[in-house]
Amino acid sequence: MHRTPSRSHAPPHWPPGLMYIQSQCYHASVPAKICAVIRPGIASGTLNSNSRAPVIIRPVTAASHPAHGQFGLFASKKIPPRTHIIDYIGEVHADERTDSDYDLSLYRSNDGQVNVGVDARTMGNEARFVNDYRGIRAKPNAEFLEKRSASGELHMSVWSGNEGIKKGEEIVVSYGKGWWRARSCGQASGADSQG
Ligand SMILES: C[S@@+](CC[C@H](N)C(=O)[O-])C[C@H]1O[C@@H](n2cnc3c(N)ncnc32)[C@H](O)[C@@H]1O
Repeated sequence: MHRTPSRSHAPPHWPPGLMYIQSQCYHASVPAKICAVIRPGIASGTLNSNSRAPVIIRPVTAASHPAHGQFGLFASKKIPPRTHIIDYIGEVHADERTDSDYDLSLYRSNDGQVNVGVDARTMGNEARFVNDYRGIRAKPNAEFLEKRSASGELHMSVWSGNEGIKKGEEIVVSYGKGWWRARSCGQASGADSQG
């Protein structure tokens, strides 16, 4: 069930103690039949196409920024509209991760019994640093979209919006009102792409 994550050289500003991975790692809580749906016939260690993602991790230094003191994800070159930027890589899991702020919903079984997320709290790639647009820009310039990669594996990915993104601009999405609502009453839940 476990797949050894492919590690490689971490990018600048990657925090110490956090594992940098370039392909999804599967936790033992994901049932085999669900694994087969998420990654049908994918060989162990298959790399995805993030190796040249047009992004850079930067510390947020502006005191007016709501994530001041943390990091954000920025465009390292001009990104055209409606373009795949980077897959959100992390640990694919089916157990509860209510305490993670890096956990996205990835897949729900037809009978609603199994909820699969991708959690980048302890291992992930640059995409884990994408901030929510609130307090940063009037609206998001990117969004999370669930797509299958060329290898057939299901991923949550970051895509640019209708206006594209200028070089140097912060890439921001909407985590969804539900994500913020859950945190304002002290309960965490997976981010979605609504609102
Ligand atoms: C997925 S992480 C984003 C990366 C994070 N800034 C970091 O350096 O690890 C989500 C966390 O970033 C912060 N964050 C992201 N967008 C924010 C916003 N618009 N306002 C305030 N905090 C934000 C919150 O602390 C949130 O729990």
